[in-house]
Amino acid sequence: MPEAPRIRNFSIIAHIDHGKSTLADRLLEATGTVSARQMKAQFLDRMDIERERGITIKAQTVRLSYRAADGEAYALNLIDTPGHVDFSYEVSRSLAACEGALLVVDASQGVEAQTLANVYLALENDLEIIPVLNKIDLPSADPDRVRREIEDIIGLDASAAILASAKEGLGTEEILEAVVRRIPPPGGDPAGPLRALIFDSWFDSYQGAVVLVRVVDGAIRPGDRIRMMSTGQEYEVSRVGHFAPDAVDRDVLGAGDVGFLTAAIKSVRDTRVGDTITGARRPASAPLPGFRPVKAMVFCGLYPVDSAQYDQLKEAVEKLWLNDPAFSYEPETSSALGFGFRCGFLGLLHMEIIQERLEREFELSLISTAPAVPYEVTLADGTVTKIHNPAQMPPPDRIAQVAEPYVRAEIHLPKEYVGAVMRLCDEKRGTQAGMRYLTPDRVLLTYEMPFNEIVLDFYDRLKSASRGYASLDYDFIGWRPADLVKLDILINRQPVDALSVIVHKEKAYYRGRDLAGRLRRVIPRQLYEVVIQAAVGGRVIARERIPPLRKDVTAKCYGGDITRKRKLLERQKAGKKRMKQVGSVEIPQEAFLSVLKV
Ligand SMILES: Nc1nc2c(ncn2[C@@H]2O[C@H](COP(=O)(O)OP(=O)(O)OP(=O)(O)O)[C@@H](O)[C@H]2O)c(=O)[nH]1
Repeated sequence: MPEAPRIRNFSIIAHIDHGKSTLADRLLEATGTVSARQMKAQFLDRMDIERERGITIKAQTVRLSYRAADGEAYALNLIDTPGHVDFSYEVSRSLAACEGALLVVDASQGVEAQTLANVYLALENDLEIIPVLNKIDLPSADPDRVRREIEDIIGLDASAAILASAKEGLGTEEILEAVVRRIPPPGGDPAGPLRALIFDSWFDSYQGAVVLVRVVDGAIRPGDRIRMMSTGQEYEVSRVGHFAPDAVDRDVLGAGDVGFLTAAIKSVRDTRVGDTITGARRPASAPLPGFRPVKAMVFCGLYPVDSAQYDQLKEAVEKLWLNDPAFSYEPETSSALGFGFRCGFLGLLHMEIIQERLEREFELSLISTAPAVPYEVTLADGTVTKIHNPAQMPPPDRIAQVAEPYVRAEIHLPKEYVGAVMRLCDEKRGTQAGMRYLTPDRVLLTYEMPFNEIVLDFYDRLKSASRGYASLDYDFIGWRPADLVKLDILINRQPVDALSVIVHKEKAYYRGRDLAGRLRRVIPRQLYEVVIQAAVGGRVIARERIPPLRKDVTAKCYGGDITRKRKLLERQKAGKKRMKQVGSVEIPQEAFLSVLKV
């Protein structure tokens, strides 16, 4: 007998800070999966970095055992999803593993663009959606307004929305009953050839990759030979089981079930999210739909501050690469920064997370160059190449065309900020593709714009243009030709490759002047005069000068207290940590990132 009928697979969709993790904690407590005493705040956010940032990066799945009001015992698999636009592919695969979702909306805030994007993903996957209005304990909660918003904006019937306060534990029981009654049991063919969807995986140093799967057809048992359908690689299953929240071993994972498997898989790269696992002896004829290899869209150079740390950095990026299929790297040499790596990321948040891990877990001190998008360059002879580093841009006379990645951006905002945000989008080379009043007060703006502008500073600018009320979501829509040029920076007449940027021709003059001015402010005075120049195709378009340092910094301490002098020198040394000697000039980390501020 398959155990499928009593299983419910669901996830929680919520905008950042609307209370997803807090609600998950309450569900774990209410089902006795974790006692209140064991409960570390926000159990599902496993990594340190996540907890500090308060966002869920890595999906984690938990099985809740629940005795429902109908007297039956249910296994409720709660699949946690990442909550940031960088990770929307992972979200879509996690949702593909479910039959239903709780849509958690902060009753004092309302529906946000990011919530919408994930709701659409859920609807595409035919999930049953149960609206939950959270934070009703807040005096500013307005459940009626938010209910209307859910109906008007998303088109979901919200009359049966559950009122909840995850903080105070209100509505938890009602949510569990709704999961059992409203979310359909999983389908699938228990006797068919194995097909299991990979929706998450991570590395364990003892067991190799731990893979989270949703079994669609067939079953998986320890000892089975399995095959990854995208690569054809085969493994023998060592363990299967589920998390509750610690690992519980099982004899079998059957059709409809969600759980983990291990199979001495050496790296997480071999377990691609969205791939289908099948049986090696009786393989399925076709994989499950929706697999898409992930593509890095933001690149930056990472260099050790102390070149003696190069080998350590190499080891660290190799380790991270094995664990994160979305992260890529290749060795890179910069005449300014020496030996390092050009690394690729899904987006800016992904980049920050990796940099932070390199510095924290591997105790490295790094200089990073400004993040840049890839460009597609067609040379005069017709060959097409992708470049991931502005310094690789061929000279203008060899280029026929440069194309840059475009996104469709959806911006959701109160109507009073529409004017300011439209001006911002125009400035960012956006073309308006739509504008819709979702309610008399809320507007959805759609723009097509260069991804480069988003990487630059769009998000911060959007937040300030809308006093924090606008939210952003985007999708890649392809490559479009543009009039782009390389802006070079020369310091004491030496080009510093790591400071090169690709900019729109019309903005080159302004950006060049701005960047040179910014560098003058962040590069400390040195013993010599420092001249900063910005140039396009060899023509200097801006020039700044840093006068030489005249006084000894410790001079004013002479005759005074020796410890004060030592302190001053110590402080100078600490300040040097993030400096890189380029020619005769010391350049601080900030300089490399100043390109990002416009
Ligand atoms: N007043 C009130 N605050 C709540 C409630 N639920 C959550 N919060 C608070 O809202 C904040 C965000 O809650 P989280 O559970 O971390 O939100 P989240 O949606 O998981 O956020 P991400 O992990 O960033 O996606 C925290 O400070 C919670 O304490 C609630 O019902 N009432």
